[in-house]
Amino acid sequence: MTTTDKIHQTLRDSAGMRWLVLLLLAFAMFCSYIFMDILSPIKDLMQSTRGWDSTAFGTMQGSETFLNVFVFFLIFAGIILDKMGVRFTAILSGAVMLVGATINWYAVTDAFQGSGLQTWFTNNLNYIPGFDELGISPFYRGMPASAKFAAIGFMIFGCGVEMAGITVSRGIVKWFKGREMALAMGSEMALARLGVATCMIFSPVFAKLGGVIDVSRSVAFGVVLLLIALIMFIVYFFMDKKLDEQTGEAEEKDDPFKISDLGTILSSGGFWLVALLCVLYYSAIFPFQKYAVNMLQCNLVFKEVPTDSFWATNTVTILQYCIMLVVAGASFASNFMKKASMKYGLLTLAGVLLTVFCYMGYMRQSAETVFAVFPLLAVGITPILGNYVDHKGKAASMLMIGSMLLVLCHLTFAFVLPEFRDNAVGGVVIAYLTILVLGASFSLVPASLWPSVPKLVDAKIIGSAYALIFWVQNIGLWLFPLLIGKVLDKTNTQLVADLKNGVITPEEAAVSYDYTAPLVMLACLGVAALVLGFILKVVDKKKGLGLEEPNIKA
Ligand SMILES: NCCCC[C@H](NC(=O)[C@@H](N)CCCCN)C(=O)O
Repeated sequence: MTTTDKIHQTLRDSAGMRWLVLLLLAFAMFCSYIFMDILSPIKDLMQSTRGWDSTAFGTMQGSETFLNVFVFFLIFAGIILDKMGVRFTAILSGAVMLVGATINWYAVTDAFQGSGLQTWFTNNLNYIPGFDELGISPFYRGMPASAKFAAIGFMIFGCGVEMAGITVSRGIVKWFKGREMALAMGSEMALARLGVATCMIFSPVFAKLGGVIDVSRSVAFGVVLLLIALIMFIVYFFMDKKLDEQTGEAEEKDDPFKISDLGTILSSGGFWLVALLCVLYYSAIFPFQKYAVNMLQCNLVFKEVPTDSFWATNTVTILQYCIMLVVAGASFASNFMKKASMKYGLLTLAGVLLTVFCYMGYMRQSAETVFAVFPLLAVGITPILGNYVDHKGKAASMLMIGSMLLVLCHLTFAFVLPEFRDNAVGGVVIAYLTILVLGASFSLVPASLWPSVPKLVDAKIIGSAYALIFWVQNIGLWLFPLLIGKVLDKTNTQLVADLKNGVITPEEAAVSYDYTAPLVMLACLGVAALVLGFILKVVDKKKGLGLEEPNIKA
């Protein structure tokens, strides 16, 4: 048997095996994105059943990035990935996520209430010297003990989930480089967006199951999913091991990673352009996502909706979720259709479903259902755009177009939407169109950014490169939610004073903020990302980085 015959027989060469590997990795990420936001839709229940006010809730949620950013865990994760390889790190990250999530779950159970652990946490861990002075401590005096313990769990989970993120990216590069790499990454991200939509819908369902409120049930649901994620990583372990046996290319042994390799990454101009573009772009998206529903509530007038029964409240949302599943399936399938007519048929179907989706949201008339359209487009078009990058290239141009759309959307939210405050139909239409365009931008940038990294650095240091990009990005994801809150308070001084003096109720204040200044700040991030995208395109042309080239060369 010749060497060529041998190469043709590896697992990687079988499309079925390759896509099975992707399914394992992407499903693990789907589960982890569900856990990441598991408490977000039940903030009100955390307040009523566990006494977490907004500060306690926000501090606990923010703890996710703490170890990654301030204790540099992400950098260590990258080094572990490059030294130990994908399969070891995949299992490690799965186990770390599971440990963190289990601690998080125990903190919100009834068993924690009244335990010795609760007494200890009530009296201790009120601040961390140094971090407290800088205002970045994940604990504070008076924080409910359950929130403090949950924050410890969430910090550990945060290490695991970001480690899993870089590992999955490197795993996809290993199995798909030179093939459908961007389509694979796009499909993985589409499934992750579906994970966010899943937890938004199902977390409240589990918390209220059988008419008895128990928030720990939602978290337990997330923990079970993370156990499944770990099993997925274990199956991946054996497939990856088999591949290395077939190719004889144990990447971490043949050419071992050295710490000095980090210098190679840090001295690459292309790498820095992508890392900075990533932090600027994602800081204008993920932190905005936390405030978007409230921004819509402040700019649009919604009818009161009945909340007396589960079905009255959730039917539309569940139908929207089903449509999202169909759109995801149609989008993914369209990439493998050979006949153009079939492709157009599927796209038409997706268009019709999209219209129904928007109409249902409009009928339901709530800020949450209007914003629900945001992940839909990302779910639908990220794989299609990934496929485009694989076959036609143009990643740098897509980064620029995505950033341009981001600026347009934030400026529309800031200056056009408020003009339609008294026009119920016009306002909702503008909101939908803008969110759809923002969703398209959120597909264009991720679908082109992540598959570009392997073109900038050597395969052996790709884990550390992704880790460094994630680390820079995490600084923005930690900073900007805080900044948006601060800018909101500083530019709504009258509202803050009226609330303090009891002139208006907290409920009235919550939907009366003027979001212009924070939105302009986010638009500025988009402008900076656009400039970097332009510079990247010029550098790419000069140095021949290959960012505009397709991944699959015929
Ligand atoms: N294979 C691509 C991986 C990157 C996907 C990217 N995720 C991130 O950048 C995470 N570091 C941030 C997770 C958000 C935390 N709340 C994405 O587009 O989701």
